Amino acid sequence: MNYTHDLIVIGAGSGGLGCAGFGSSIGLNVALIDKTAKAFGGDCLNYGCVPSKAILHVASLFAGGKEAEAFGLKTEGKADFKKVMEYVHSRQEVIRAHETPEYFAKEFGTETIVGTAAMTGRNEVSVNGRKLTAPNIVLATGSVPRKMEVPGIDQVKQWDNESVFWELDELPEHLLVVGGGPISCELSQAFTRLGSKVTLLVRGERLNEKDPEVMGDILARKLEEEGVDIRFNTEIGSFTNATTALLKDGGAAGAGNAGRTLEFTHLLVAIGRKVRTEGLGLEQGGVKVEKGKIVTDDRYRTTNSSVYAIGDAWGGEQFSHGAEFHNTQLWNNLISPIKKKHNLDKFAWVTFTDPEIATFGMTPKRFKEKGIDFETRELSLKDDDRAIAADFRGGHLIVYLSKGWWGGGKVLGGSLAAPAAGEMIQTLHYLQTEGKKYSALTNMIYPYPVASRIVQKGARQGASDMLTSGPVPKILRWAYRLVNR
Ligand SMILES: Cc1cc2nc3c(=O)[nH]c(=O)nc-3n(C[C@H](O)[C@H](O)[C@H](O)COP(=O)(O)OP(=O)(O)OC[C@H]3O[C@@H](n4cnc5c(N)ncnc54)[C@H](O)[C@@H]3O)c2cc1C
Ligand SMILES: NC(=O)c1ccc[n+]([C@@H]2O[C@H](COP(=O)([O-])OP(=O)(O)OC[C@H]3O[C@@H](n4cnc5c(N)ncnc54)[C@H](O)[C@@H]3O)[C@@H](O)[C@H]2O)c1
Repeated sequence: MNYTHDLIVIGAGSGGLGCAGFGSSIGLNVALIDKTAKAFGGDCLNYGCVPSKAILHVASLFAGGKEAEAFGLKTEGKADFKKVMEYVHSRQEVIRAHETPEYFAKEFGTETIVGTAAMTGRNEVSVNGRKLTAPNIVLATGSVPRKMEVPGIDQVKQWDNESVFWELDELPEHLLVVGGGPISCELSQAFTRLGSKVTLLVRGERLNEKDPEVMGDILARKLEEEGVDIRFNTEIGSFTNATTALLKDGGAAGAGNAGRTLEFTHLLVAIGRKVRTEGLGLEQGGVKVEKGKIVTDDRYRTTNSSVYAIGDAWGGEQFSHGAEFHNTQLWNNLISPIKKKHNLDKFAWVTFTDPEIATFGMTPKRFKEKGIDFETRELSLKDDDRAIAADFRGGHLIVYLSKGWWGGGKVLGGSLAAPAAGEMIQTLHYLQTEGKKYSALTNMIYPYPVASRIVQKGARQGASDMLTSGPVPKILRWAYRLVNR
């Protein structure tokens, strides 16, 4: 069959840009389609990572100012929200410059098409009245925010990660956040620091349930210290008007909030995301959807073997680097006879709150599933000199290691709560990725007092335990006296 293109990619977010960019870079004839020119860059640029990190940056300046009051600085007032958003948008525009249709066409030779695409056959996509065909089609079409569905919700404006970064033009007086995942945590802290009163309703018992339990607790304590009113085991039963919620108990325990009302000025809903399946012509394309997700196998193939789904469209982990990871694997599978299967054992993620929570690799749940015996090394940062000097309390490191006389001590996973934890944990994640032992860090020289010395401390603790327990001290004493007669 003669095709118009080597590859068609629908969606120009983190997944689609990388996928089309690589294909074009090796000289393939690639079509990359997104709905509007501004949609290029996807959620990460327009409604996700970039604006959330930019607003968190401004919020951290406010937190620093407040902390400095203890030393005589006088600060007052709330953020000028218009200026804050001008800053956020200006950062987005800088990044947008290398994610536009024009940039991709010029830099990589990609055929970029602005229009809404739909599959019209197993190897066919229609856009702007044109029919494109290719041996492979990649759906990098992302996800959409899940909406609340409770009685009375029609009276309330549901702010989400799209509207909050583009439509909100004043600092909310009282922001009611519903969720408990990373969006809720990051934005609750950002808005509190900028001057909003924030109430965070969490249906379950913890924040960020995918992280080790202690990390959720550390984050909750910090958010509460800063003024976020967190209500765990609590849900909204209904809305009685545009600014009043009637609460009900959530979770297993319930928090006794049932029957209470809560007044707010703005409602931010961050209760997860749904894979985008509508309007894509999936049925015509022979792509099955089940329980709201595109059906895929562990090689990103849909039920049509010519069509793949990556990024949020894949329906698993939803991160920009998740989309990048899918891309690398997919390209391997499109070219190499040795196929790669999706596996999260070496994945990582960071919640960019203060403290940051960085988690990587395998978790106790995964060890249990795989029947792997493991050792846990845990360290508080409370005695760390740098943490003391910078008055940072509540830092915590967990490292999971393999067990066994010969193969023991390999880094399998872990988590860190600390300022810049996402940067600090990279060495540990490298060791895991390369299958190396934690003890590999023992002799590395960490300049005093870099914050990441804590990562080494855990490794040295193992070595020092070994040198100071059992028969070893006796042997060392003997050796010392022998050498120093
Ligand atoms: C508030 C927030 C903060 C986040 N922070 C982080 C973070 O710090 N780090 C991180 O790694 N991840 C973060 N994420 C997650 C990250 O943004 C997403 O996982 C990532 O953007 C998904 O990329 P994608 O390419 O799969 O989808 P998207 O970026 O959503 O791209 C899909 C594209 O497909 C297009 N499209 C859909 N249907 C069609 C059609 N029919 N025709 C043409 N085009 C179509 C859409 O217009 C869109 O541009 C955050 C998410 C949110 C919401
Ligand atoms: N720093 C980062 O990397 C970052 C930041 C923000 C978002 N993200 C990505 O975006 C995705 C979406 O984030 P999110 O925070 O919306 O989702 P999430 O799926 O991680 O968390 C959703 C939370 O909402 C709760 N929930 C679900 N339905 C509910 C309901 N009906 N009522 C009350 N609570 C309900 C869940 O229990 C959970 O705590 C994340 O999974 C993550 O992959 C990443």
